[in-house]
Amino acid sequence: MLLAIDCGNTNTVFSIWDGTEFLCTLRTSTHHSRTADAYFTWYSTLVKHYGLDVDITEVIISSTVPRVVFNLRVFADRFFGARPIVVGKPECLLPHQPRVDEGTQVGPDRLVNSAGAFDRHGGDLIVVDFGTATTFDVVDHDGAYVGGAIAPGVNLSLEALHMAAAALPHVDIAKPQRVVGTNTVACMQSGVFWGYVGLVREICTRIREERDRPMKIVATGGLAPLFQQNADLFDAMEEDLTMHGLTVIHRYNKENG
Ligand SMILES: Nc1ncnc2c1ncn2[C@@H]1O[C@H](COP(=O)(O)OP(=O)(O)O)[C@@H](O)[C@H]1O
Ligand SMILES: CC(C)(COP(=O)(O)O)[C@@H](O)C(=O)NCCC(=O)O
Ligand SMILES: [K+]
Repeated sequence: MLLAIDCGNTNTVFSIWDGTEFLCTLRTSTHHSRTADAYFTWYSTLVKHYGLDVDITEVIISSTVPRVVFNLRVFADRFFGARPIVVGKPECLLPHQPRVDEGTQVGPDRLVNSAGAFDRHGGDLIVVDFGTATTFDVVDHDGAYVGGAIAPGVNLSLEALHMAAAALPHVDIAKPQRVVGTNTVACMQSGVFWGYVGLVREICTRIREERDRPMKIVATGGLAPLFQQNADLFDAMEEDLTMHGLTVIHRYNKENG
């Protein structure tokens, strides 16, 4: 069985793939100091809790945090005897080569999202990932990642207000009832929530104009469900898109490696 690991700047997600479906999805915060033994203690406790009897033979990793990869490699080797495929490393094959400026590093999560979304929807896509940062990944007609946009994440924006302004508290994001807030928290939520709705709409509109063709918009990431309530922003919302992309890349490496 395959263990797929998606490590973002905020959260690390493990999913077990039996070749047909995900048996479970486990989530922890991302910390570069977490050791291989600590990963295993956490992982094995939860797998036992869910009553799963799984035999992991293969591991694939995508990480936007380079420092965590070392301990995840040790984890895979020590507990499963597996040599992981790490997306973005030269030995990891991609179904479609990105077309970007020479020498630039594309976030592995963006390559994985592109592969997952192309597999499900075909080409001409915009993938919006509401993670620590909000990323827009443009997938060409043939499945290649060809660039996009990076905006500060929703929680990051709220946190920046709190950090920079003495009178602004720590606030959790929520969809405000009204645009005109009548207290500080409501004003901050309005600014960030509705500001984000505008940001997503404007960037997607301009991408479509620039490329001069219809493009389907697929959303994913921790905060995507919050914005899906806002109806017409996306064509699809898929919480498992990154995990699906990892299985696509893993299969491609098995078949072509
Ligand atoms: N269910 C949720 N409700 C509210 N906030 C969430 C939820 N899941 C994730 N978040 C927040 O959304 C942001 C993005 O999360 P995530 O997609 O896991 O980020 P990353 O992939 O960059 O680690 C984080 O700030 C996280 O705290
Ligand atoms: C933009 C990101 C920080 C998003 O990461 P995340 O929010 O998933 O933690 C990540 O994709 C990254 O580090 N990218 C490198 C630069 C690029 O993709 O062009
Ligand atoms: K992500």
